[in-house]
Amino acid sequence: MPAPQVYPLPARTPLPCALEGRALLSTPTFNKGSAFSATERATFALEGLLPSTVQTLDQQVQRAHGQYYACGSDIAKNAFLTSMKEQNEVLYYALLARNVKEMLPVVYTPTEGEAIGNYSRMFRRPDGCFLNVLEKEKVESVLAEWGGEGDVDYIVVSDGEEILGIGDQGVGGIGISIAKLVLMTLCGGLHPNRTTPVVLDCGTNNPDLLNDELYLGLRQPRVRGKEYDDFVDTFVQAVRKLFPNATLHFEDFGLGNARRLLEKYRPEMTCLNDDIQGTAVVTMAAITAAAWVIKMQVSDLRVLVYGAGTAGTGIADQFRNAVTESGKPIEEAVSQIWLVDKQGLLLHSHSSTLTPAQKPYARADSDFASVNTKDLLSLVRSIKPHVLIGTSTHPNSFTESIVKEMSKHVPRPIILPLSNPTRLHEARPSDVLTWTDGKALVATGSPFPPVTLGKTGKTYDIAECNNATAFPGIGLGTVLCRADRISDKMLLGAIRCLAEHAPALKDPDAPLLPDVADVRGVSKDVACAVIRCAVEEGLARVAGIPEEEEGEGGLKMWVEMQMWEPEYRPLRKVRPEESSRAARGELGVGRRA
Ligand SMILES: NC(=O)c1ccc[n+]([C@@H]2O[C@H](COP(=O)([O-])OP(=O)(O)OC[C@H]3O[C@@H](n4cnc5c(N)ncnc54)[C@H](O)[C@@H]3O)[C@@H](O)[C@H]2O)c1
Ligand SMILES: O=C(O)C[C@H](O)C(=O)O
Ligand SMILES: [Mn+2]
Repeated sequence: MPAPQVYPLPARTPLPCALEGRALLSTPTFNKGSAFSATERATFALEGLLPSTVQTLDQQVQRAHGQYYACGSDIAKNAFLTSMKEQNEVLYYALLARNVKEMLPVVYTPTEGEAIGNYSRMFRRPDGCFLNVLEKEKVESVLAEWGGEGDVDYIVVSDGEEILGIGDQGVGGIGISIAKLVLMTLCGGLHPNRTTPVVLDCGTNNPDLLNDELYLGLRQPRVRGKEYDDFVDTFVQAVRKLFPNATLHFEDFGLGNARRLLEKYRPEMTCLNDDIQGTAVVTMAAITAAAWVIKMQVSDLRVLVYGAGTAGTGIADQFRNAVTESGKPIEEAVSQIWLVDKQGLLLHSHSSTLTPAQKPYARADSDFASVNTKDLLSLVRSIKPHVLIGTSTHPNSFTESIVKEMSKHVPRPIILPLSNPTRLHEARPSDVLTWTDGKALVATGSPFPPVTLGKTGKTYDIAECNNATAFPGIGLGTVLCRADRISDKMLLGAIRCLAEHAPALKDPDAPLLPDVADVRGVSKDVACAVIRCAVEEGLARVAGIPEEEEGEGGLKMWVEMQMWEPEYRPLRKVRPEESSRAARGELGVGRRA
C-alpha cells in the first residue's frame, strides 16, 4: 500500500474558505487581490471591492517586482516584502520563487539582520507567536491558537540571544524565526500555514534595547538559570503535546544554552539546532566537495576552526563524525581538529574556562610550547591546516599573511569565512582569491558577488555556505516521514547528498555548494536522503514509503507531490454542514487561516 501523504490533497484542488468581503481581502492565505475571478468575486461578496480587471499571478508578480525596484534601499525592500507577505501569501512566495537569487539576501541574511536590529522601529503588524517568560502558565493556551494536533509541521523558535553575529536582539528574534520559515516554504516546500514562528521573550541584556523607549519586548535583564530552563521546558512540552508531529527547530540561542538544550531534547523528540547541525551539514558538504577537488580523503584533512562557539564546535563534531565514519578511531579524528577562540588555541591549561563542547578538542600545552598560541598566523604556520573555518564574528581576521602562509603548505587552501552578516566575515572572497592567485577554495556565510581576478581575467562564482542550503531539506524530510528524531546518520546522509550537488565536482574552479537559486530542487533530494536514513534506522513513523527512488510512485515523486507551490487554488465556499475543523483538515492549514 502506498504511503499516506502528510499533505493529503494535491495543491491544485479547491481551497475551502469561510471568509468573504473585506475579511477575505485581509487574510493573506486566501487573498488573491486583483486575481480573484469573476465567479469568486460574485460568490465571496467581493464585487465593488476590486478594480474590474482580473489579473493573472504573473501580471501581479510583474507589478510587485516594479514596486520592489522602486524601494530605495535593501531595508525598504525588506519592509515592502514583509507587508506583501501580510497581504497575499501566494503572490509573496511567487515573487520570491521567480527571483530567489535577487531577493533571498533581502528577506534573509544579510538584510534580515538589519531588520531585526531595528525590529521595534520598523514594527507595523505582528507576525508570529510571542511567549513571555513572566507568563509561563499561558504558554500552552497561546500555542494552541496555532492549531490542533496535525495542523503544525514545523516550528522555528529563537530566544533572540545570539542573532547571526549581531548578538542579543531580544524580542526582535521573532524576525529570524520568520525568515527561516520563509526559506522552509520557499526552498523546503512546507505549507506556509503549517509552520509557526516563535520567540521566547526572556528579556534582553542589550543596553540599547533596554534604553530604547520604543523597544517592544520585555524590558528587563535576561532571565537565567532554573526559571529560564523551566520556561523553555514548558514551551517544548506544550509543543510535544499540541503538535506531536512537528519538527522543532532551535535558532540563534546563546552560547550557554544552544547546545545544552539540543542535547536535552534531541534524544526524545524531532528537533534540531540549525546553528549547530544545519551549519555543520552545509560546511561538511563544502569540505567534502573540496576534498574531491584536491583529490584527498576528508578523513585526512587538518581543520582549524576560528571561533569555537555554537557553530564552530558543531562543525568540529560533524567533522569528527565524518572521520570516524571512515573507520579512524575517535582520538585520531579529534587530533585533526584545532579550535581557536578568544584565548587563542584551546589548551588543557584553559580547561576551567572551556565549554563542554570545546573540552574534547583542547590540546596539550607541551605540544605548542614553541608556538605563540594566541596568534592565528603562528598557529597556521605550525598546524598547516587544509581547512580554515571562521565562525568568530571577528571581521577581517583571516589576513593576507595568514592566507598566504596557509597556501605555502597546501596547494589549494580551503577557506570558509562564515560569520554573518556580511560585514563580520573573517575575509572577503575577492581578497582571498587575489592573495592565492585563485587557488583558494572559498565559501562564505553570506552571499558575495562573483570575483574576477585582474591577473588572469578568470571569474569565480562564490559558494554560499549557509545553513539555508541544509535545513529546508532536512526539515522537509523529517516532516514527510514523521521522523521520531534526527539522527547523526540522517545528517551524514544530508551531507553526502548536498556534496553530490556541488558544481565543483564537474569543474574544480566552480562553487563548492549548489547555488541558492537551486535550493528547492536540492532540498527535495536532501529530503529523500534523510527519509532513506530514517527508514533504515526505523525512525520513520509513516509506513509504506516508496522503496524506488525514481519514476512514477518513487520516493522523489512522493516528496515532490507534497511540496507546496505558490499557485492560486480555486476557492470553494465552506458549506454550513462542514465544521471549520474538517475544512482545516482538508485544507491542511492551522487556525491562523
Ligand atoms: N554560515 C552559516 O550558516 C552560519 C551558521 C551559524 C552561525 N554563523 C555565524 O557564525 C558566527 C558565530 O555564531 P555562533 O552562533 O557560533 O556564535 P557564538 O557566540 O556561539 O560563538 C562565537 C564564538 O566566537 C568566539 N570569538 C569571538 N571573538 C573572537 C575572536 N576575536 N577570536 C576568536 N574567537 C572569537 C566567541 O568567544 C565564541 O566562542 C556568527 O557570525 C554567525 O552568524 C554562520
Ligand atoms: O541565519 C543565517 O544566515 C545563518 C545562521 O543561522 C547564522 O546564525 O548566521
Ligand atoms: Mn542562526
